[in-house]
Amino acid sequence: MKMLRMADIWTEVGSSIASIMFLYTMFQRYFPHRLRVYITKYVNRILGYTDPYMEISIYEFTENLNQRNGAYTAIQTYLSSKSSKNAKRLKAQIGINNKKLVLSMEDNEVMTDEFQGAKLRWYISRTPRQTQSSSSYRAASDESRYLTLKFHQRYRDIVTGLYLNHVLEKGKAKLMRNRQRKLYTNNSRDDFWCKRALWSHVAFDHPATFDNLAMDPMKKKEIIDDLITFSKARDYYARVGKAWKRGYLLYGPPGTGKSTMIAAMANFLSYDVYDLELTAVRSNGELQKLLLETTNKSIIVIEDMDCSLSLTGRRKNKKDKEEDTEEKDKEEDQTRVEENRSSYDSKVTLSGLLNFIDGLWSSCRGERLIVFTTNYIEKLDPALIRRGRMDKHIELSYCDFEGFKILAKNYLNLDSHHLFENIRPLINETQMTPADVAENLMPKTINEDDSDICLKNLIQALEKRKEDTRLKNEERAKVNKLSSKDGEAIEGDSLTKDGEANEGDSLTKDGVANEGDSSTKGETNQEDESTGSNDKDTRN
Ligand SMILES: Nc1ncnc2c1ncn2[C@@H]1O[C@H](COP(=O)(O)OP(=O)(O)OP(=O)(O)O)[C@@H](O)[C@H]1O
Repeated sequence: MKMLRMADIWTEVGSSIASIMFLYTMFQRYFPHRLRVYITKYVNRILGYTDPYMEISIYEFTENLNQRNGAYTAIQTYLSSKSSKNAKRLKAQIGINNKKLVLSMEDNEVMTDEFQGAKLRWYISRTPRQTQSSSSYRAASDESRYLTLKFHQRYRDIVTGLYLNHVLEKGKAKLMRNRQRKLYTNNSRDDFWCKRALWSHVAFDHPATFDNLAMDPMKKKEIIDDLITFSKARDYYARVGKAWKRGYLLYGPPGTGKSTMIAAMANFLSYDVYDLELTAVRSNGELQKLLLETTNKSIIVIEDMDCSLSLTGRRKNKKDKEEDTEEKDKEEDQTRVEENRSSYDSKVTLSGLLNFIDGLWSSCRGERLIVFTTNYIEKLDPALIRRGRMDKHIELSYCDFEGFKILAKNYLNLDSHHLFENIRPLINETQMTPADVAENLMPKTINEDDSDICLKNLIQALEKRKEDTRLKNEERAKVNKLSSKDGEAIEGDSLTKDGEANEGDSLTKDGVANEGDSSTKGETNQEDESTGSNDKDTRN
């Protein structure tokens, strides 16, 4: 009996559903469009009195321009992180940066969320796409998706006032983190006149992170904290009326990790990098255009500032001018006029660069870092690097034992080793750059993965460096002694015998310490600096 009654019920339900479907199809097919809209409106209104739930829809494409709706993309990104935990039917596709699979909600799937006590449900559905009549606008697919947010109307204020903004912000931040970041370089002058884009770019995939950067851990932490504070300080900068920017000056000998640190900063903040080659920029005007084309969340890098243009040379001319004779003065003035003329016609000037740092950015929204690097901080004009322009000065220096441990971990995956104790004193008293240490830690043959051999290679290199430095210092001390003796002799001679005095002079020039001759000393220092770390080692 019971079974028979159940069967009757199912038959009734089945035929009712079939009737409803039939009526709905008739309604869709034979009722005029205007009448359908009219009826739907009133049915919804009647349901609205009885149904306490509200809905908000977010469409994949905007109504007018058929463009992708940014809000949809951001919200979908937010939901994809939630849905992988709580939706049952998911779809997987490769992410934007082609690195890993991204899970998201399958069509017609429901996902729940909670915000400040409000219970929320999200649906994803498809709808026929409204395309414009022109065929050129017609999309490949005639369907598009839309998201529906359903919630009780008592949460209306929370959802419209807070929740939707929260979802948008979170989604945008995730999109920013997951996007394929780019490394931009400015095109050369010729390209510029060929009307090519001002910047060309490639995917930025540098592996450097703060974890694998060899430097003093305290200094590293300070930099990380500074970056975090900067990246979260939008409201602060807005309140005090300052452009949201920060300048870093990285200085130190070649191979101490200045470029590596920039890559680590970009990876840490998920920023793009604009590598600005100043020598390829024709004028201050072009510099402005380049900078206005940069996007927010980016690092603008000017490497080797000391070699860029005549930003430093002009100051030196002025100083020299005061000390030189009148005739020399005239000559230099002439050179300077010529230099300046060419600078102002076709080169970036110091004032142009300062204007860019101080002025232009105030009108750019969004955060930007500017990073200058130099091997010789003393060569830069103080105006360029004063605090406020370059807010943080970071010195990158030779490798110490702490730095070595990080490199040993990077290159040999070693946390400790009995040879570390031999390396500790050697590395602390020898001036070797992290680049050189890294080079010595690299296996020399493809099959050589024995960390003992690599560490012994490093010990050998450190011992050799130590010995070279000792010999150089001894030699230098000898030359100093000799030249001071010669100097005394020359002083006595020069009053009477010009020829001998000149001989003495040339001997001194061939040597190192030309204490009496300021111009020759200048040359010698320049030479020392250009020969790189070995010579620096000796000086220190
Ligand atoms: N502090 C460091 N930590 C880890 N690796 C480093 C460090 N410094 C240098 N290296 C290694 O040495 C290589 C060269 O370093 P990098 O180009 O960053 O030095 P730099 O100071 O920018 O040199 P330059 O002034 O010549 O441009 C890097 O590819 C990296 O592998």
